[in-house]
Amino acid sequence: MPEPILTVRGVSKTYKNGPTALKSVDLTVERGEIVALLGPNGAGKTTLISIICGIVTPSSGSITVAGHDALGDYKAARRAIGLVPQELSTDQFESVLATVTFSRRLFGRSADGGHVEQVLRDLSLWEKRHAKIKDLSGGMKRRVLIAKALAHEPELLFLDEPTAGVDVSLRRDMWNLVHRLRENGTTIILTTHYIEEAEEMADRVGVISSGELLLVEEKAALMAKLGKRELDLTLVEPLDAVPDGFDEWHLALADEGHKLRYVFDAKAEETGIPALLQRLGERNIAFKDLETSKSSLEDIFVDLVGEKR
Ligand SMILES: Nc1ncnc2c1ncn2[C@@H]1O[C@H](COP(=O)(O)OP(=O)(O)OP(=O)(O)O)[C@@H](O)[C@H]1O
Repeated sequence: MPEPILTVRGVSKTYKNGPTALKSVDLTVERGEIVALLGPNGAGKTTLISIICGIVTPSSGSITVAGHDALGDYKAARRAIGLVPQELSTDQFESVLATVTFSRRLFGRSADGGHVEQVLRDLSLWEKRHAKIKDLSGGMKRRVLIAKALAHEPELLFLDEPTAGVDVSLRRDMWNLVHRLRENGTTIILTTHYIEEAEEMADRVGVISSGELLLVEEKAALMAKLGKRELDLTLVEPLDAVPDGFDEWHLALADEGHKLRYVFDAKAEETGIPALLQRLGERNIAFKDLETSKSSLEDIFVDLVGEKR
């Protein structure tokens, strides 16, 4: 088996005078994978990426990137990595071409104008190559960040919330680019708040919450878990308890007995809803309204956290 591109073992981080942002994270990523790290604000996603990229020092743990010890030999590890951060940190007075070429040289790569040109063309930046960064629109600046990260042909690319606040055309270009990079064998790790984004892009999805990597699973398996929906039936007469005869649906009461709630798998062939409605009719339990909703991201996290405990 080829060596994984990334191995993270027992990585924890407590910021000085701050919170414990990561709690003993283990993660192995194989070459050529696309992994999405899904988690709410403040979960620790950026901290984890920053540690792998050598920007933040972990409190404990070890990391290997492309065979290099990322803490001991961070320069070699960093050469294998491209990072697209959330925010622009680049010389505003330089031209696009100079900025991207400089990024490539910074990692000891030969000038190779051909590669830089390809990256700029892929990101629709070639026409703007002589423009100064400060004169670009926000979307164009994001493109420059991506071009910079790709300039030295990294094996492992990190995209930190790549589509937050990004317009449709950049989002589309970005996904096309990600697909092309993966065809060339680049490994990609992205962070996101959006389940849809993880679903669209990733081979595997890791869920991170309060500094813990709760699970890392194949996308299909996780999406099956996340495909839960709720059916809420607003009753004509409130109930004190879930009546007998409904065990198979695992119903719950909500809204002080005014609602019966059924959680079902939206992707299953049979949801069980017709049979449930029929049983309610047989038992003369009348309802005046019915609505379904997707479990929110928060519900899902609560669910996952609950399962682990
Ligand atoms: N430099 C820092 N000093 C102190 N605390 C920090 C620092 N950076 C992050 N934190 C804290 O560590 C926790 C994890 O933050 P992190 O930015 O890694 O989360 P995140 O999952 O990337 O969130 P977001 O989606 O909002 O970017 C948060 O509680 C945050 O406030």
